[in-house]
Amino acid sequence: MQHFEQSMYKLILETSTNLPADVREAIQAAREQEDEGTRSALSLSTIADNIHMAETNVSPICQDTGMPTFIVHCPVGANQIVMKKQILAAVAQATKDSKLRPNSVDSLTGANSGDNLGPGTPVIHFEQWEKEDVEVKLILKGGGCENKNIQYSLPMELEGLGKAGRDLDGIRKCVMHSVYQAQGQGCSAGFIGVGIGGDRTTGYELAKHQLFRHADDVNPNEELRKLEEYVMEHANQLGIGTMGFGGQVSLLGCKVGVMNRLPASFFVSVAYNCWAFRRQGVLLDASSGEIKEWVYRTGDTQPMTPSEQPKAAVASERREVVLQTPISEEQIRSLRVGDVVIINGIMHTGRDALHHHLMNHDAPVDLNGAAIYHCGPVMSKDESGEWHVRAAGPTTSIREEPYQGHIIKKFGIRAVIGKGGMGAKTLAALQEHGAVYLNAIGGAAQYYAECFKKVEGVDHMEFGIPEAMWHLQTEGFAAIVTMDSHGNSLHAEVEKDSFAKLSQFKDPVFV
Ligand SMILES: O=C(O)C[C@H](O)C(=O)O
Ligand code: SF4
Repeated sequence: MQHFEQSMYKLILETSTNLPADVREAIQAAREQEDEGTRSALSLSTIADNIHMAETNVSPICQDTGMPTFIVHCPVGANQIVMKKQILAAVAQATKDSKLRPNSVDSLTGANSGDNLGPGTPVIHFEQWEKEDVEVKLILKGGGCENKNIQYSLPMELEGLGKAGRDLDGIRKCVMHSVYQAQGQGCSAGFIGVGIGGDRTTGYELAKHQLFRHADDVNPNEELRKLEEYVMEHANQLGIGTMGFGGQVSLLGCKVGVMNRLPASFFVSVAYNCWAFRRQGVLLDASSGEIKEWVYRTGDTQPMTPSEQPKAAVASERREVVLQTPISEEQIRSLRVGDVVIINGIMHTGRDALHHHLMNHDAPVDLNGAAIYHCGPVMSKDESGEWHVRAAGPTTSIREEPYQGHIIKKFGIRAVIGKGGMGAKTLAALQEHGAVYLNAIGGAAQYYAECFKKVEGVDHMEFGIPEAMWHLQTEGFAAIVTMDSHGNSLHAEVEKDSFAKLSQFKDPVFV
């Protein structure tokens, strides 16, 4: 197995930077379904460009490279202790090479281990099988979509859908609800894996395992096949769309598995994966550890077609406003939901640790008129000590809801950039203090990284690379106004609208 560690490195690299063909096909099909010129169509074009850029740059598709989860099948006699050590070494090396973001954080102190190793990370499952080869599958599932996983315990009452019983129709309701509750926050359109039965732990495990199925396979269980087809058709009528912007496609794939349960329990567990559905696998020669074949068709067999129209042309159908930081209140008040904003000048990153910190401390730089970007980038330092942005898409903004309004007021921030939208408290603060919320396209980490021309500095490195406050010289950063300073929120609208649509699926289907 002298090549095993190197093969694991190749697997990590491929998974993080090159989306497999079946996922690309699903995204391509969504592009064809969305109406031209809409916010969702525009976002899907950026997503397609980003997939292409990640492949070309050999850099992470999304900056959140997730919880590396390895599933290893090996023949009797294979040395699992050595394999584990080499997987850990490959993970640490890939992190050092900026192919994975340092994502392993001490839950109590918040300290980042820096190399993706630590108690519980990465996740490695071993299982023996009767074949002679070794198979290793890897999924890199990010935190934002992980937060949208959900587990139902039947029977129960579901908002909008009424009573969900312990039968196929009750399961149907849970699955429909799971797509609704994710809204755009898990970077829709997503893929869902559903696990029926088990206990709380194995139910989620089964759900996650469904994500390893090929996007185009057919469920051998007739009832589950019908359920999968039903969900694919009807969840796409919820109108959530790409990033929750409203649109025809909210779900790219649905795979359902079943296992036995305890008489007292009936769990339906749903694993929600964003469009940046990074999973790959390799079949290895058990004596050399060399890669014999890839488990999923690789991305290069399905090139992403570039955006048909230059983005500016699409954007010109809606109002496009160029803003230079620091931004004035007058400029902000002129913006409305739906406008496309292009930001130039200095932008500051800030996410969970920084927002928490700023509640009771001063900011290290003047934030008057500033744009703050909810982003935890992948960074690298060159030999001369200069930092470079390697991947930098937005993170889910709603986590900053408890702090954002106060921070806007305290520091005079004018633009908050993130994804998935924010709540009523922030909306009120935008109106009162003259600020705006801009939705960037989640997962488009290469696309945005190109907008950051220079790293001017960094504060709060003690929070770790993703949570530090990076000061970035920015050019041409495009985002959409989804919450303005006049009390309008596209997110509130889409949520209300999709709730009304969800309620239409109340009547029994599988009886
Ligand atoms: O952690 C991140 O950078 C993003 C996260 O995956 C999210 O979707 O919020
Ligand atoms: S930012 Fe979006 S695309 Fe990236 S891991 Fe989070 S949910 Fe997935």
